Amino acid sequence: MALRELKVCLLGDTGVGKSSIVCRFVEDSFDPNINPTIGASFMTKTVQYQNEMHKFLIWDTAGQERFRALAPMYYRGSAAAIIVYDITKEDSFQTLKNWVKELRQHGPPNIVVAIAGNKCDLLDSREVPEKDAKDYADSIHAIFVETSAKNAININEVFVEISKRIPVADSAAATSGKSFKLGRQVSESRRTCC
Ligand SMILES: Nc1nc2c(ncn2[C@@H]2O[C@H](COP(=O)(O)OP(=O)(O)OP(=O)(O)O)[C@@H](O)[C@H]2O)c(=O)[nH]1
Repeated sequence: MALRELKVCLLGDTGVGKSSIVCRFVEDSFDPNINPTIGASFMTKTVQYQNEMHKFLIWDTAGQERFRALAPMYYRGSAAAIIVYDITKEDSFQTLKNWVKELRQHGPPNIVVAIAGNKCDLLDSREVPEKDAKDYADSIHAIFVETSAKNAININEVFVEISKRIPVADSAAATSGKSFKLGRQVSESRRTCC
Protein backbone atom coordinates (compact mmCIF):
# COMPACT_ATOMS: atom_id res chain seq x y z
CA MET A 1 0.00 0.00 0.00
CA ALA A 2 1.38 3.42 -0.96
CA LEU A 3 2.52 5.75 1.82
CA ARG A 4 1.98 9.51 1.55
CA GLU A 5 3.69 11.86 3.98
CA LEU A 6 1.88 15.12 4.66
CA LYS A 7 3.56 17.87 6.62
CA VAL A 8 0.97 19.89 8.50
CA CYS A 9 1.48 22.82 10.85
CA LEU A 10 -0.94 24.31 13.37
CA LEU A 11 -1.08 28.07 13.86
CA GLY A 12 -3.23 30.32 16.03
CA ASP A 13 -3.48 32.33 19.21
CA THR A 14 -2.31 30.93 22.51
CA GLY A 15 -4.94 28.90 24.31
CA VAL A 16 -7.20 28.21 21.33
CA GLY A 17 -6.55 24.49 21.59
CA LYS A 18 -3.92 23.64 18.95
CA SER A 19 -2.09 21.11 21.14
CA SER A 20 -5.39 19.68 22.33
CA ILE A 21 -6.49 19.09 18.73
CA VAL A 22 -3.22 17.31 17.99
CA CYS A 23 -3.47 15.21 21.17
CA ARG A 24 -7.03 14.25 20.33
CA PHE A 25 -6.05 13.29 16.79
CA VAL A 26 -2.84 11.41 17.68
CA GLU A 27 -3.73 9.83 21.02
CA ASP A 28 -7.48 10.30 21.31
CA SER A 29 -6.95 12.00 24.66
CA PHE A 30 -7.75 15.38 26.23
CA ASP A 31 -6.05 17.11 29.15
CA PRO A 32 -7.90 20.13 30.66
CA ASN A 33 -4.61 21.17 32.32
CA ILE A 34 -2.35 20.95 29.28
CA ASN A 35 0.64 23.33 29.38
CA PRO A 36 1.26 26.03 26.78
CA THR A 37 3.62 24.90 24.03
CA ILE A 38 7.21 26.14 24.21
CA GLY A 39 8.66 26.73 20.73
CA ALA A 40 6.89 23.92 18.91
CA SER A 41 6.19 20.24 19.23
CA PHE A 42 6.23 17.47 16.67
CA MET A 43 4.07 14.39 16.40
CA THR A 44 3.13 11.94 13.71
CA LYS A 45 0.12 9.82 13.00
CA THR A 46 -0.44 7.37 10.17
CA VAL A 47 -3.96 6.60 9.05
CA GLN A 48 -5.42 4.62 6.20
CA TYR A 49 -7.22 6.73 3.63
CA GLN A 50 -8.90 4.85 0.79
CA ASN A 51 -6.12 2.65 -0.65
CA GLU A 52 -3.21 4.63 0.81
CA MET A 53 -1.50 5.10 4.15
CA HIS A 54 -1.24 8.77 5.08
CA LYS A 55 1.50 9.75 7.51
CA PHE A 56 0.85 13.18 9.00
CA LEU A 57 3.99 14.98 10.16
CA ILE A 58 2.47 17.51 12.53
CA TRP A 59 4.17 20.66 13.78
CA ASP A 60 2.22 22.23 16.62
CA THR A 61 3.49 25.80 17.02
CA ALA A 62 3.39 27.90 20.17
CA GLY A 63 0.76 30.63 20.11
CA GLN A 64 2.37 32.92 22.65
CA GLU A 65 3.55 36.19 21.10
CA ARG A 66 7.17 35.63 22.14
CA PHE A 67 7.36 32.57 19.85
CA ARG A 68 5.70 34.16 16.85
CA ALA A 69 8.93 34.70 14.95
CA LEU A 70 9.57 30.95 14.95
CA ALA A 71 6.45 30.12 12.97
CA PRO A 72 8.01 30.42 9.48
CA MET A 73 10.33 27.53 10.33
CA TYR A 74 7.26 25.34 10.64
CA TYR A 75 4.95 26.60 7.91
CA ARG A 76 7.70 26.68 5.28
CA GLY A 77 7.56 23.37 3.45
CA SER A 78 4.18 22.51 4.90
CA ALA A 79 1.61 21.01 2.59
CA ALA A 80 -1.19 22.26 4.86
CA ALA A 81 -1.80 24.63 7.74
CA ILE A 82 -4.57 24.24 10.28
CA ILE A 83 -5.27 27.71 11.63
CA VAL A 84 -7.20 27.49 14.86
CA TYR A 85 -9.37 30.05 16.63
CA ASP A 86 -11.53 29.76 19.71
CA ILE A 87 -15.24 30.28 18.98
CA THR A 88 -15.59 31.95 22.40
CA LYS A 89 -12.88 34.56 21.67
CA GLU A 90 -13.42 37.11 18.91
CA ASP A 91 -9.79 38.24 19.25
CA SER A 92 -8.56 34.81 18.29
CA PHE A 93 -10.51 35.06 15.02
CA GLN A 94 -8.74 38.34 14.21
CA THR A 95 -5.42 36.65 14.93
CA LEU A 96 -6.43 33.87 12.53
CA LYS A 97 -6.93 36.45 9.77
CA ASN A 98 -3.43 37.77 10.42
CA TRP A 99 -2.05 34.25 10.03
CA VAL A 100 -3.85 33.90 6.71
CA LYS A 101 -2.24 37.16 5.53
CA GLU A 102 1.17 36.00 6.68
CA LEU A 103 0.81 32.66 4.90
CA ARG A 104 -0.23 34.44 1.73
CA GLN A 105 2.84 36.66 1.89
CA HIS A 106 5.45 34.23 3.13
CA GLY A 107 4.01 30.71 3.08
CA PRO A 108 4.30 28.05 0.39
CA PRO A 109 2.21 29.16 -2.61
CA ASN A 110 0.03 26.05 -2.77
CA ILE A 111 -0.43 25.49 0.95
CA VAL A 112 -3.83 24.03 1.85
CA VAL A 113 -5.45 26.09 4.58
CA ALA A 114 -7.93 24.60 7.05
CA ILE A 115 -9.72 26.82 9.54
CA ALA A 116 -10.79 25.18 12.79
CA GLY A 117 -13.18 26.99 15.13
CA ASN A 118 -12.33 25.08 18.28
CA LYS A 119 -14.18 24.72 21.61
CA CYS A 120 -17.54 24.28 19.90
CA ASP A 121 -18.66 22.48 23.06
CA LEU A 122 -18.83 25.94 24.69
CA LEU A 123 -21.81 27.16 22.69
CA ASP A 124 -23.17 29.35 25.49
CA SER A 125 -20.01 31.47 25.37
CA ARG A 126 -19.84 31.80 21.58
CA GLU A 127 -18.47 35.13 20.29
CA VAL A 128 -17.76 34.16 16.66
CA PRO A 129 -20.88 33.25 14.63
CA GLU A 130 -20.36 30.07 12.64
CA LYS A 131 -21.71 31.69 9.46
CA ASP A 132 -19.22 34.57 9.63
CA ALA A 133 -16.32 32.16 9.94
CA LYS A 134 -17.64 29.88 7.22
CA ASP A 135 -18.16 32.82 4.83
CA TYR A 136 -14.63 34.01 5.51
CA ALA A 137 -13.22 30.50 4.94
CA ASP A 138 -15.15 30.19 1.67
CA SER A 139 -13.80 33.57 0.54
CA ILE A 140 -10.24 32.30 0.85
CA HIS A 141 -11.07 28.76 -0.39
CA ALA A 142 -10.14 27.24 2.94
CA ILE A 143 -11.49 24.12 4.59
CA PHE A 144 -13.75 25.07 7.49
CA VAL A 145 -14.92 23.08 10.49
CA GLU A 146 -15.94 23.80 14.03
CA THR A 147 -14.16 21.39 16.34
CA SER A 148 -14.05 20.32 19.93
CA ALA A 149 -10.87 18.66 21.09
CA LYS A 150 -12.63 18.10 24.39
CA ASN A 151 -15.59 16.20 22.93
CA ALA A 152 -13.77 14.79 19.89
CA ILE A 153 -15.92 16.64 17.37
CA ASN A 154 -14.63 17.00 13.79
CA ILE A 155 -10.98 16.37 14.71
CA ASN A 156 -10.36 13.43 12.36
CA GLU A 157 -12.47 15.17 9.73
CA VAL A 158 -10.03 18.10 9.45
CA PHE A 159 -7.20 15.75 8.59
CA VAL A 160 -9.33 13.75 6.16
CA GLU A 161 -10.29 16.96 4.35
CA ILE A 162 -6.62 17.91 4.14
CA SER A 163 -5.79 14.50 2.65
CA LYS A 164 -8.44 14.99 0.02
CA ARG A 165 -7.13 18.40 -1.02
CA ILE A 166 -3.43 17.64 -1.34
CA PRO A 167 -2.43 16.27 -4.73
CA VAL A 168 0.04 13.38 -4.61
CA ALA A 169 2.86 15.38 -6.19
CA ASP A 170 2.52 18.12 -3.57
CA SER A 171 2.69 15.73 -0.66
CA ALA A 172 5.94 14.31 -2.00
CA ALA A 173 7.39 17.79 -2.48
CA ALA A 174 6.29 18.87 0.94
CA THR A 175 8.25 16.14 2.64
CA SER A 176 11.29 15.93 0.43
CA GLY A 177 14.45 17.34 1.94
CA LYS A 178 12.98 17.42 5.43
CA SER A 179 15.23 14.94 7.14
CA PHE A 180 17.80 17.40 8.46
CA LYS A 181 15.16 19.76 9.73
CA LEU A 182 13.13 17.11 11.48
CA GLY A 183 16.15 15.34 12.94
CA ARG A 184 17.44 18.54 14.47
CA GLN A 185 14.22 20.07 15.70
CA VAL A 186 12.58 17.00 17.14
CA SER A 187 15.31 16.60 19.70
CA GLU A 188 15.00 20.26 20.67
CA SER A 189 11.29 20.45 20.99
CA ARG A 190 9.62 17.09 21.44
CA ARG A 191 6.94 17.22 24.10
CA THR A 192 4.99 14.48 25.65
CA CYS A 193 1.42 14.72 24.56
CA CYS A 194 -1.15 15.37 27.24
N1 LIG B 1 -13.88 23.37 26.51
C1 LIG B 1 -12.83 23.13 25.71
N2 LIG B 1 -11.58 23.43 26.14
C2 LIG B 1 -10.54 23.16 25.31
C3 LIG B 1 -10.72 22.60 24.03
N3 LIG B 1 -9.52 22.49 23.43
C4 LIG B 1 -8.63 22.94 24.32
N4 LIG B 1 -9.22 23.34 25.45
C5 LIG B 1 -8.57 23.91 26.63
O1 LIG B 1 -8.01 25.17 26.28
C6 LIG B 1 -6.77 25.37 26.97
C7 LIG B 1 -5.65 25.64 25.97
O2 LIG B 1 -5.44 24.47 25.19
P1 LIG B 1 -4.08 24.21 24.38
O3 LIG B 1 -4.29 22.99 23.58
O4 LIG B 1 -2.89 24.23 25.28
O5 LIG B 1 -4.01 25.51 23.47
P2 LIG B 1 -2.85 25.94 22.45
O6 LIG B 1 -3.51 26.64 21.32
O7 LIG B 1 -2.01 24.75 22.10
O8 LIG B 1 -2.00 26.97 23.30
P3 LIG B 1 -0.43 27.39 23.10
O9 LIG B 1 0.37 26.14 23.27
O10 LIG B 1 -0.16 28.41 24.16
O11 LIG B 1 -0.33 27.97 21.74
C8 LIG B 1 -6.55 24.12 27.82
O12 LIG B 1 -7.05 24.36 29.12
C9 LIG B 1 -7.40 23.08 27.11
O13 LIG B 1 -7.79 22.03 27.97
C10 LIG B 1 -12.07 22.29 23.60
O14 LIG B 1 -12.34 21.80 22.50
N5 LIG B 1 -13.07 22.58 24.49
